[in-house]
Amino acid sequence: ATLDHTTYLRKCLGLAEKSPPRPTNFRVGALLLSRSDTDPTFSDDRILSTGYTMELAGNTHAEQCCFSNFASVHKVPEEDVGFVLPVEPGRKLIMYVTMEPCGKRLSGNAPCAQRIVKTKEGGLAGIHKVYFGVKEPETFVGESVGCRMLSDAGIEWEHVPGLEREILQVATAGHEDSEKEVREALEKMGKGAEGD
Ligand SMILES: Nc1nc(=O)c(N)c(NC[C@H](O)[C@H](O)[C@H](O)COP(=O)(O)O)[nH]1
Ligand SMILES: [Zn+2]
Repeated sequence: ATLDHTTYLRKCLGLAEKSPPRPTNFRVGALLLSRSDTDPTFSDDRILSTGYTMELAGNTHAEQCCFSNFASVHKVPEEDVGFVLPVEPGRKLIMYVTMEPCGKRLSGNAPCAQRIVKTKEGGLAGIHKVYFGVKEPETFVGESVGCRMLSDAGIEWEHVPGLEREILQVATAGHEDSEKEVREALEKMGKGAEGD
């Protein structure tokens, strides 16, 4: 089977399905890997960590848990994850997340885009690029700013189309009117009822 961006986003969707449904956040799955610069088939990818919303204690996000899981294996606190991420010539750190990393959280906790940017602190290579399956709907924080925060820090990002409906259905499963929210988010993307 060929490995592509959608393969990895489906893996993240499987992670997101493990997240306990809540009305106050989205169920998201995240994956961190190291990829060779000269490997178009992704056959030499090394998966470094995964995470999903609320996997770890407290009000935790998928990307936060992904970093936290990697940090704990290397015996450092999550905020120091940048210092233990592998830096290897000819390889880049890539993240896949079902939803655009958040740029603002109603709880006030550090948003995921900020945590991703932080991996470049102190001149470290950090995360090179983030692939996600859907932009964050406006449900909680209105127009999403995660992507702009990544761009401002020189981190590339890319929306991989095709799984929007499934990702949104999983993300909003704990919400009051998930179907309505999914329909509205898809319409906003111009993927009306007929689009998939
Ligand atoms: N990228 C991302 N990964 C997640 O795991 C998750 N739950 C969100 N959700 C974004 C949404 O904007 C926030 O969940 C709300 O703003 C509420 O904020 P808290 O989650 O309580 O901090 N976004
Ligand atoms: Zn987040």
